[in-house]
Order: sequence, then structure tokens, then C-alpha cells
Amino acid sequence: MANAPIKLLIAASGTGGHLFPAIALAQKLPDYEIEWLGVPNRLETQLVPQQYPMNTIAVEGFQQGFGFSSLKILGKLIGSILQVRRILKQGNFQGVFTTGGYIAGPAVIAARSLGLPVVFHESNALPGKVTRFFGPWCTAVALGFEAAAKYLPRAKNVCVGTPVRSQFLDEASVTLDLAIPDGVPLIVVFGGSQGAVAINKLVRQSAPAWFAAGAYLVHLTGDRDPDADTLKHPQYIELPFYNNMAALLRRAALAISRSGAGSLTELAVCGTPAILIPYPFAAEDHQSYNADVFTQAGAALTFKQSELTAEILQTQVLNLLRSPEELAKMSEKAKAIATPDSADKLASLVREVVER
Ligand SMILES: CC(=O)N[C@H]1[C@@H](OP(=O)(O)OP(=O)(O)OC[C@H]2O[C@@H](n3ccc(=O)[nH]c3=O)[C@H](O)[C@@H]2O)O[C@H](CO)[C@@H](O)[C@@H]1O
Repeated sequence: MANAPIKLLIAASGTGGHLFPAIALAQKLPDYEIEWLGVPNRLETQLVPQQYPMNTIAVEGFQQGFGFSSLKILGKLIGSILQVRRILKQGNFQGVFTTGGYIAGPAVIAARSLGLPVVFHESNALPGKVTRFFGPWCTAVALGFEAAAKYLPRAKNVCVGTPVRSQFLDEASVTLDLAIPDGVPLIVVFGGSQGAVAINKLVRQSAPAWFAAGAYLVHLTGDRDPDADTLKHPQYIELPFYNNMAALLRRAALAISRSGAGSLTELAVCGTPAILIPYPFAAEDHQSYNADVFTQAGAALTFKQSELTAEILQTQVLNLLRSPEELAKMSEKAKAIATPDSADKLASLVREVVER
């Protein structure tokens, strides 16, 4: 009789940055029986392929300080740990994989209390609080950036890079279905999976000079942009969200982006030079640490949002557009820090940990 498939619970929730690496891993484990652990009404309910049954729990983060609302959250946390333990026991799961965030706490505690192995993937250069707290309890912590290891001295760290969606690895799988003429320089602007209103404003002010220089602009604004549809130009394409990111980033001469780990990993795999503007309110300013890795490698220029004006952005972009050699150099340096086979490395680690 054939062996029953290994059962793995993937706890990944909230943003593209947490979900895409987990989906990429799942696709590398076709022989596993995978179920998902998420939160109701968050992005996972739209992004996770239906083949992975979705289990949901109510969980949220602690606020600063410890008051009545924190007590309520603590109560919910205990409730969600018990719920995850039930899911793990009833489903006979053999291991848990998580990409961190609020969902990771109950997932790690429940799994470890049942003696199950856990692989935790941390994609940021500065690991999140949840990773720093729970990392040492996990069987292995897979890192997106080597730079993260120094913040996790007691964890069993393995650097594997951050997995990208399969469209980034198979050039033929996605085509650019946007009207961009051949040969023109293309600038792509995106602000993580939810858009960045502050970047959108700066870009709209700066764009006329870029159009005059012959550039096209694809602007992914997110769906909460108050200025949506206010700029019209034949060289300007505005969309709230675009799916074929691999085709778009490969075609781009330059990207203007936040520095979430997912975006950076994709920029590296595509060799897209970038101007990075870290999200200033990200937890513990972790996007600045991510951006540092790229700036130090020579793959990007980084600007603090508080110091960046439309004039500075306009000039920096024009300078780069006028210097194809500089862009080519940045592109090479970006490719040099990519780990295109990250999903394979992570899948091997998960197999090693769960099947031993
Ligand atoms: C605001 C915030 O705290 N964001 C965090 C969040 O990621 P968040 O999801 O905000 O950002 P990431 O850069 O990690 O990922 C964005 C993803 O969305 C995709 N995309 C974006 C726009 C679009 O139109 N189409 C599209 O597919 C990008 O290609 C990328 O894959 O978790 C990451 C991983 O822990 C962190 O590094 C980020 O700092």
C-alpha cells in the first residue's frame, strides 16, 4: 500500500509579503496534503489557491502597553492556541510552516506543545518581534536575508532567500498585456501589495518631466488612492493592482518601490534597478533594513520618505534614465543578490524537518 501523504499546516496571513512565499512553497510540495491557517476576511481568502482547504482563527496583535484591551487579546490568543491544537490533532498534521505575523504565535505554540516540528520563514532583514520571540522554539528558521541571522542568535537559522511566485521563474508563463511600445524606457511604481498614497502623490508631481524624456509609467496605486484617475497622459497607465508582476518588472528600466521583502526579492530576481522609499511606519522601521541590503549591494538608491521631495525624485529618475550604463550595473548587482531557487531550498528544508 502506498504511504499516506504528509500533512502540513501552513500559517500565513494578511499581506502579499506573507502569502506569496508560502504559496510558492506549497507549490513545491505537490506530494503533501496541505491545509491553510488564516484569519477571516484577510487577503488569504482571495489569494490562496482553493486546493488548500482554509481553516480560520480570530487573532490580533498586542497594542503598546498592557491594558484591558490587551487582556482581551490575551484571552483570544489562548482561545486561538486551543483552536489550532484541535485543528492539528483532528487533521493528524505532521508539521507546521509559517511566514510570521500575528498568526504565527498560536501556530508555533500549538504545534510545539504537541511536539510537532515547525519551520518559520522570516523574509525581512530585521526579523519581526514574533520571529525573535518564537524563532528559538522552532525546529528551523529560514531566512530571506543573511543579515537577519545576527538578530536570531538562539534560533536554528538557515538562509534560503525568499520564494517568489512561479511566474517569476518561468519567463513564458506571463506576458505583459499593457500597451508599452518596444524600446521606450519603462518606469514601474508600486507600494507593496496595498499601494502607497505618499509615493503616489510624489510620482504624479514628478511624472511630466519623465514623460518629456520619453519614458512610460505604469503606476500601481493600490485601491485606496484618493487621487486615483487624476493624471491623464498617453504614456501613463494607472492600475490599482496588477497580477503579471514578473513580466512587468522584467520589462522595467527602473522601479520606484517600497522595500517590503517580497518586492525586493522580486526586483532582485528580475534584475530591476530601483529607487526605494521604505514605508516609514512599518514595524520597527524594518523596511529600512531591507533597503540597506540593496543599497549596500549597489542595486538600488534609497530615500527616506520624510526627506524626499518631488523635485529630488524627479531629478534622480531623470539622471538614471540618462545613464543606461548605471542602470545596467544596478541590474547586474540586483541579480547577484537574488536566490531564484529559494522555493526549492525552502521545500528541501521543510521535507528534512518534517520527515525526519
Ligand atoms: C507595510 C508592511 O509592513 N509591509 C510588510 C508586508 O509586506 P507587503 O505585502 O506590504 O509587501 P511586500 O513587498 O513584501 O510584497 C508585496 C507583494 O505584492 C505584489 N504586488 C504589488 C502590487 C501589485 O499591483 N501587484 C502585486 O502582485 C508584489 O509583487 C509583491 O509580491 O510583509 C513583508 C514580509 O514580512 C514585509 O517585508 C513588508 O514590510
